[in-house]
This record gives sequence, structure tokens and C-alpha cells, in this order.
Amino acid sequence: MTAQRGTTPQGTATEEQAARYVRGMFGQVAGQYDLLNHLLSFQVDRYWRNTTVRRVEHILRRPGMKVMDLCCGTGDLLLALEQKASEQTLVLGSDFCHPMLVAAAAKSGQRNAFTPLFEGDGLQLPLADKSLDLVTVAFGFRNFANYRRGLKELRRVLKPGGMLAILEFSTPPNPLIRGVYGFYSRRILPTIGGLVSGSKEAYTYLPESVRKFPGAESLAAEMEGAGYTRVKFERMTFGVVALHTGLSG
Ligand SMILES: C[S@@+](CC[C@H](N)C(=O)[O-])C[C@H]1O[C@@H](n2cnc3c(N)ncnc32)[C@H](O)[C@@H]1O
Repeated sequence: MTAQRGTTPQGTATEEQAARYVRGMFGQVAGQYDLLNHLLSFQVDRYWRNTTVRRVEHILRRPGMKVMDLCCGTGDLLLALEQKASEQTLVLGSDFCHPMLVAAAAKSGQRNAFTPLFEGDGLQLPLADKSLDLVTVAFGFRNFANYRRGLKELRRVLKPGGMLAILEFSTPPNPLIRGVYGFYSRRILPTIGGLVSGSKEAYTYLPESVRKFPGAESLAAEMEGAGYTRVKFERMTFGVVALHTGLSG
């Protein structure tokens, strides 16, 4: 399905259609996802995730904390979180794409504590209000069918003072870097991604979804609008990605 003009960031008429489209697309590329991630980012993706873990490490180390990596995909951030978490910290992984969770299950669970994985949509999580101390979302939030609803849902499941950390592609502020990155992501990335994964559409969707995603300042404003406090962001790699953090209130 090619995204048409519509009401969701994916261009579909309804949020259900957007979710089905995104889930199907990630399901197609789950097998080659890690290889392509590391290849297309020249391995810099590891640095982005490790930086994210460093920013939330104080929460991971505190015994009794409950942490969820939402949109965990094949589990790279989940694994990095697990490695820094105390054994008394509950780390959960969630995604709405089953083949991605299967890949994550093969990787996580390497510490002496159980890491439950569950299928869940970030817009409608099967979790009680105020149940988590930290939610991380790496490269998943951009795919939500409704950003405002997603922010509200994540605030719902966070305890008062709990932290949301969103690692996501962004728009480099420097026009020269933006031009070079734009050329790479629109021309080179879909070709390599298409050849390796067999789904050119998925790797054409990627730069398109980044282009449509709000810039770092706008996302910070959205977070504040949804009730998060102490919202801040840090750009990495010339602003190709940004890490936003905020407290649930
Ligand atoms: C680009 S992958 C990122 C995976 C992983 N976090 C990483 O850093 O590599 C995006 C993931 O978000 C998931 N996703 C997208 N929208 C979602 C939603 N509304 N609820 C749950 N998962 C979602 C997709 O299924 C996919 O596995």
C-alpha cells in the first residue's frame, strides 16, 4: 500500500489503517532489520542507543524500578537497557509487530532477571495507569498514527515524575548537512535497503516518515502540550537524530 493523502502521518484515512500498514511493513523487514540498521547508519545507531541508555541509567540502576522499551523491535535498545539495569529492576519490551518481538526474544533475557515481552500498540497499551518509572521509544514514535494521543497514552502509564525518552530521527539544522543527508536518505538508502530486505517500499517509507516528522523544537512543544515537564532534547550526529526526554508531571 502506498501512503496517500489522509489524516494520519502515514497518509491513511484512519489510525487503524496506519497501524496495519506500519505493522505489515516492519513484519516484512524483521529478518534483515538489524543488518540494515547497522549498515545504513555506518554503525552509528549503536552510539545513539548507548547515549540514550546513559541518560536513563540512574533510573535503571535503582532497584524496584519498572521500565518499558516500547517499539522495541528486534530488541537492540532493550538489550542495552537490560545490561545496565539492576536485577531488581523490571524491564519490559513491547511492540505491535509479532516478527519483531520474535527476534527480540532471541536476544534479550541474558541477565538473571526475567524480561517479559508483549504485543501492544503504543496508542492503547494494556497497562494500568501510573505503572511505570521509565518508557523509552527508539525510532518507533515517528510511526505512530497519532503523536498527541501517543504522548498522552505514555503519560497515562507513567508514574508521577516518571520519564519518557524518545530517540528519533530528526532534521539537521545545518542546510548543508540537511542537503547531504536528504540525498543519502532519499536516493541511496531506499536502493540499498530495497536490495537487502526485498522491500524497497519500507526503505522509501523511512525517509518519507522522517521528512514528515516534527522537528526537534516542535516535538518538545508537543511534549509540553501533552503535560510533560522538564522537557529537553539533545541532537546527535549533526541533528540526524534527537533524544527528547520529559517527566510525566
Ligand atoms: C524502526 S523500528 C525500531 C526498533 C527498535 N526500537 C530499534 O531501536 O531498532 C520501529 C518499531 O516500532 C514498532 N511500532 C511502530 N508503531 C508502533 C505502535 N503504535 N505500537 C507499538 N509498536 C509500534 C514497529 O513494529 C517497529 O518494530
